[in-house]
Amino acid sequence: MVKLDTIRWPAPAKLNLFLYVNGQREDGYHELQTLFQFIDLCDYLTITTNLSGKITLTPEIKDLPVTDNLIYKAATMLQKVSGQNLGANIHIEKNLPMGGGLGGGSSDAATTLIALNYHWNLNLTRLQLSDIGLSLGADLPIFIAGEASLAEGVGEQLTMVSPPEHHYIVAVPACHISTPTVFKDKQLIRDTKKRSISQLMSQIWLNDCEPCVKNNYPKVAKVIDWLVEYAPTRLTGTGACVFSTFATAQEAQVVLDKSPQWLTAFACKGLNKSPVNALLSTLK
Ligand SMILES: C[C@@](CO)(OP(=O)(O)O)[C@H](O)COP(=O)(O)OP(=O)(O)OC[C@H]1O[C@@H](n2ccc(N)nc2=O)[C@H](O)[C@@H]1O
Ligand SMILES: Nc1ncnc2c1ncn2[C@@H]1O[C@H](COP(=O)(O)OP(=O)(O)O)[C@@H](O)[C@H]1O
Repeated sequence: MVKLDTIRWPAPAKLNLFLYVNGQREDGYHELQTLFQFIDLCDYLTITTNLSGKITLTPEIKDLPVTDNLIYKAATMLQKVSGQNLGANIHIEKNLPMGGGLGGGSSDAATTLIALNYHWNLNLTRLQLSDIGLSLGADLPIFIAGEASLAEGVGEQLTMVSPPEHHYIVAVPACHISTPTVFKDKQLIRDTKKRSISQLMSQIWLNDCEPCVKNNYPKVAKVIDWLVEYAPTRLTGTGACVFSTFATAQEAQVVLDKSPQWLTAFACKGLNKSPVNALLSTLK
């Protein structure tokens, strides 16, 4: 039965706790080994089914036309694939910085697919939703699976893992870094040897994109150089956001309280299960 109730769905950010580039394929894409964990900072999508067949998305996000928004794209894609004529009114609370390597766009799209599968009572499996959404972003399958995972290949091979759920400071440098630009950079480390999961989990964690991003973006270097005095600090994804790791919320707060005015940062906690899963389990 179609669900007509209104539900507020979370769309969490992710961190890449490590990211290694193992080589480049003939099609130009890079082979990766990267560890994804969610954090408790989320966008929220409030969704109600409508019977008109229209997808509405409010409020408009600056410099992002509705039809380019991954939420709109995911909803129309699911409508087409499922062949039914229900619509949805979607209200977005955008809390995640855009284009910073926190995966907000992919997470919003993943939450849209999971939520509309519920609202429209489509009964599609997570795997089917992943296949539908993959063209919207390489990180979509992780958000749809909803479990902290090691991603390999170009990001499509997932293995569930349980890294410690540390506390973090996530800092947002005032610059935008495009993912293709980082992968095109001649300086990018792209020959790290592939390792087994147990080796990866037990050895020091690094991000192969960090040295060239630090060289090319002084604002990122400045943020890392300030935070690393207090705690281990790394780039997430291809940047620009960076995160520092702490054992407790109090330790993170002490450093956040010291942070200079030029640093935009927030404290958060790592989550091995997406909050979307927790919400879904209360609905069934
Ligand atoms: C590498 C990650 C790790 O989380 O970086 P972030 O975007 O999160 O920073 C993501 O998987 C990125 O995902 P996404 O941003 O969706 O990338 P895509 O649109 O698929 O790819 C953008 C471009 O980056 C390059 N690219 C991307 C992924 C990959 N494994 N190898 C590549 O060479 C390709 O040139 C591609 O055209
Ligand atoms: N709902 C959305 N939220 C964020 N970005 C979106 C969304 N829909 C489309 N985009 C586009 O995707 C780009 C990447 O966004 P985002 O996922 O936040 O960054 P990243 O891939 O670096 O983690 C944005 O610059 C924006 O143009």
